[in-house]
Amino acid sequence: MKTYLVGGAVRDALLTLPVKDRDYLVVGATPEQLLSQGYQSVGKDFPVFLHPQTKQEYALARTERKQGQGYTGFACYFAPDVTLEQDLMRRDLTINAMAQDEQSGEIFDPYGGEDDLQQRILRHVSPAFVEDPLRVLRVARFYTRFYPLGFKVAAETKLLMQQLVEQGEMQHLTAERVWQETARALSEQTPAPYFELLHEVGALAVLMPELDKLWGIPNPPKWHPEIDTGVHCMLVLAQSALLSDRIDVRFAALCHDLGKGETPVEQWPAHHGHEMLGLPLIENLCQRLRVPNDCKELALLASQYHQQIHKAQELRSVTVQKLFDGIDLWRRPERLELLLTCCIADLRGRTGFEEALYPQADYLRGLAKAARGVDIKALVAQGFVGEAMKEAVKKARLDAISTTKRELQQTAS
Ligand SMILES: Nc1ccn([C@@H]2O[C@H](COP(=O)(O)OP(=O)(O)OP(=O)(O)O)[C@@H](O)[C@H]2O)c(=O)n1
Ligand SMILES: [Mg+2]
Repeated sequence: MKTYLVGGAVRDALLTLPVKDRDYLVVGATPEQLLSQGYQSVGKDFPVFLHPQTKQEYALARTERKQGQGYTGFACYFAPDVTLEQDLMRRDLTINAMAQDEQSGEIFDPYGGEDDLQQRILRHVSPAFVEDPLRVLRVARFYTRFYPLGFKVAAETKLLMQQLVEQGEMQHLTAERVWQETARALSEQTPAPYFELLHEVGALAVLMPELDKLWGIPNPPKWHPEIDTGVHCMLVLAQSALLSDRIDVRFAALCHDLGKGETPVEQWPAHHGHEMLGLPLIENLCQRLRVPNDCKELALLASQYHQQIHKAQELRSVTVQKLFDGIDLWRRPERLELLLTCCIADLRGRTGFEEALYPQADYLRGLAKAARGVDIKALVAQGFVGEAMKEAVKKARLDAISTTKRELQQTAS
């Protein structure tokens, strides 16, 4: 029996990146042998074991054959006669199909993974790539993760991704897997290439048609020199990632303009009312992919309010108050900052606007601070109760907004 370090740990070490999780491979052993040596069986679908001391994961070498459609149609073959080469062959990318002998440290690289690492290429290992549709998303995720290092996807690998899409395999992925990969991609340093590649190979049209549709829809060149709405959304996502690590902010930035897909063609390049038109699309997308609530809620607010926030200084005091009510500033004060971040990303996600300032942010922060500063205890002390109290709070907040608005506009002029 021999054990090897495989997959991401070997890849990341060769890239001199920090190694997070380590996957091991066991060749020439049976499950009984491992159990008798104190390994613990943990695999549900595949023979995977925990090392008795280190508790790291050790998988038995295996081959896989796909039998039906979808993610469950696998037949898994494992036996002591499955070789290292055979196990590495069933893996997704050459850079993930290298193994390092645990004892000698020697690297086994039968499919040219180290070459591809050096040339910065994501390339499938073998035609067995198409046996797992999740790999379309994995390749996009690795592309987005290694994008800052200059990685590209091999043309022949893109063809296989397209083939999986055309065969209808994307429909068989569960919502959980799709969101899991998407959330991981959203948390990478540069998340946009994930969506760009999925768009290019046709997978986005299946998984997120609301987003995919935006490519080819124009915006007014005066505000959007990049013109194309899909391109704009990718730029906004990229800018949001420069401003925040949070997935909810990045997801909201990604979805803020979905409503533009609903504009009647005769109205292009204007998009009147896209803020509200986006809401049911976001609801649908989030329900379909089981997107967590924090992401969904922020995306809905970003869609609904981004145009108003852009025009902050022109808004009347009552409208500002409605905006604050709408985002529930009173109980969720942190939301204003998150939405402002989305709006800054929206502005900067336009060609030539990458460094643009956003005075709307400080302006609204000032009004929010004043409105939240209303002394509720003082109103209680004045004897207000029930509806009258509600009205009094509302009026006091409106007064605070109006007063601060005048002050801020005087200092600005
Ligand atoms: N659908 C999949 C999932 C995994 N693998 C193989 O299993 C290894 C381990 O999978 P995983 O831990 O998901 O990926 P890593 O490459 O280790 O990357 P990460 O840094 O994200 O863990 C991969 O390298 C790849 O060889 C595969 O071929 N196809
Ligand atoms: Mg791993």
